[in-house]
Amino acid sequence: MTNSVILQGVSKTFPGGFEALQPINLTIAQGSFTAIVGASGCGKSTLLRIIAGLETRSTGRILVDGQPVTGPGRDRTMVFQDYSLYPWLTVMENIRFCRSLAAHARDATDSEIGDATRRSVALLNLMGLARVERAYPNQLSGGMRQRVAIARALMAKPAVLLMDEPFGALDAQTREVMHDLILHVKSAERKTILFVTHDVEEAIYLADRVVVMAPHPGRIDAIEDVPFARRHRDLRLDPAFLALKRIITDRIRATAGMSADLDGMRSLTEPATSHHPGNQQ
Ligand SMILES: Nc1ncnc2c1ncn2[C@@H]1O[C@H](COP(=O)(O)OP(=O)(O)OP(=O)(O)O)[C@@H](O)[C@H]1O
Repeated sequence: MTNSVILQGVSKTFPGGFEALQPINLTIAQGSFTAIVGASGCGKSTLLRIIAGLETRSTGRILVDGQPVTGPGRDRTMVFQDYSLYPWLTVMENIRFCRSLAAHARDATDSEIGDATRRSVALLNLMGLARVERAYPNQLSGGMRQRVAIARALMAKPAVLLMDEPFGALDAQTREVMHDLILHVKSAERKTILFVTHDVEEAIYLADRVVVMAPHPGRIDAIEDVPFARRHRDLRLDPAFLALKRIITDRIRATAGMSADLDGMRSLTEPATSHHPGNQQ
């Protein structure tokens, strides 16, 4: 399998000497879905921003499709939690915004403009946005706004889609719809996806591989392969799914210094004479 993203010794120390990331080595296969989870402050967003070229790294190098990353580029686009749409533009205009700027800046040919139009219409349909093409962001639900943000990120045909807690602000039901949509997008567009989330269940449902990071300083603690061939609603209740969720959750708690075993806490908070089904008198 071809590798899409290669991180070699990528570290980050912020000005002032705060070591946010110890050297990270990670290889991500083309067309794969990698989720990054970990306790708050372990450097998930910093790592994603460095890959996007939005943050400088202190050491190491990054290759995307064999090319060194030296800054932001159209081969990597990012989707954030807060949609970041332009409120004065319609859905279609938001999707086409960067392309329109680029076309304007270098006098695009009719054929390039035609390609961009076809692409934006295809994305509008892929993301289920055709009905709201002329709506403005404030007329849309959070889920619909995030569909627009994803369509906009896909417009440039990036090799890698970077997603930082993209569904973090959505309600549980909308998140589930978005999960299936993003998996559909991944196979339709054959994208490599890197996805940061706090939600272990979301990570396992979406990803082929879950990278577990640890804090103080940020580093990779473990990498878990996700063995499920097919995603479906009941997968989240599958014993193997729940067992993997438990393994990852326990690791995150352990790296954050939280006990995975709550029994000790219960014994402190429950009254000594608490009732249990078998001992009622
Ligand atoms: N510009 C900055 N200057 C100094 N420290 C920073 C800066 N940006 C982030 N940090 C610190 O680096 C560490 C990693 O931050 P980061 O946001 O990457 O963590 P995270 O794992 O994404 O956290 P969360 O899950 O809470 O979003 C944190 O301790 C944070 O305070």
